[in-house]
Amino acid sequence: MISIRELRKVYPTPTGDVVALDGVDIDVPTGRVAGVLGRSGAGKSTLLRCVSLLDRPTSGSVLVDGADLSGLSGADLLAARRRIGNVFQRFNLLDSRTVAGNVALPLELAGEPRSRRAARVDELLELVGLSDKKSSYPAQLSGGQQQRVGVARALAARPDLLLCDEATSALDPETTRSVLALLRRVNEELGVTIVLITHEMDVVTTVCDTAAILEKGTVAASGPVAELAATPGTMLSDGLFPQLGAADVAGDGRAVLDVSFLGDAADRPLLSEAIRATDGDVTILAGGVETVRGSRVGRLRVAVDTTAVSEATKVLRTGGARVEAVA
Ligand SMILES: Nc1ncnc2c1ncn2[C@@H]1O[C@H](COP(=O)(O)OP(=O)(O)OP(=O)(O)O)[C@@H](O)[C@H]1O
Repeated sequence: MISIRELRKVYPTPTGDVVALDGVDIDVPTGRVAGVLGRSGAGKSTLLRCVSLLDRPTSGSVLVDGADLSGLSGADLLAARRRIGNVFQRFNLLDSRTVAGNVALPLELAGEPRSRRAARVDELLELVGLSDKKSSYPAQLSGGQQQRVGVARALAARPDLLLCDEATSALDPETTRSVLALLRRVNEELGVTIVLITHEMDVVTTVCDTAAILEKGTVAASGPVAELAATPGTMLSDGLFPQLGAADVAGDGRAVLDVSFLGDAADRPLLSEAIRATDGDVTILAGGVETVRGSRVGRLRVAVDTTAVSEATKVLRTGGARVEAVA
């Protein structure tokens, strides 16, 4: 388990302090894929630099299985860094080295003998589907292939944790999907814990088990991805159901409710139950149902007669839905 606790990072600048992280708490269970989602300037890169031990937090801690990494220095710091692989947005491959040479680099730095390096490189290129590109140079590869080399290189020294910094932001949607599928396979087959920072909601809904939504250096919401998707007001839910934000909230004298449901609740005829129980009309103003990480998630905006609001709310909540009055 990676536990980020009360993490604060302040950059002193000539014009005053910039608080990039302001008390961030995130838990990433071992063996899971966790996303950190946020807009530009939210503090994602700063957070990743603190977790990858490339930068020191101003205060707070990064605990891995209970051990505090944020205070390490010297040989201990180097050893801890070797347990972490990094995948970058711009791939960061060495143009002068072949694909095999790039993947071998972390092994060379770790002092691995040449014979063992060659076998490990072959194994990694097989894993990422680039065995036939072993002798190619980065300039001869597509963006998606370069990122696969980036993933192979990050895995070379058998890290426990893979940190991905906007790993698919430079790729087209189809290539993004294939790189995300590769990361999922790495997680499932090798058991590597993955933390992925991104401004792209789709990346989180496609590949992450849990997510933290970062806003202005603080965690606005966190939890299992399907739960966040079903929570109105989170960047993930509002991004997934934009029609709710655009919907007219005027209920023509009737009450307007936002109803969200997840998993089993999504499979029940909740609206029929509400209509039967209240003997009133329920009008759908806007809504949608999506499948997120295997769970059905729905959000509806409905108008109900004011006299039926409390009974309808009770029935919907009893059925497992979340209900909020909008107007
Ligand atoms: N070295 C620095 N010195 C001063 N301020 C910094 C420094 N690095 C980051 N910041 C500030 O900290 C805040 C968070 O920046 P950060 O790069 O972590 O955000 P981000 O979410 O990764 O954004 P983006 O998606 O645009 O990369 C921003 O206000 C940024 O201007």
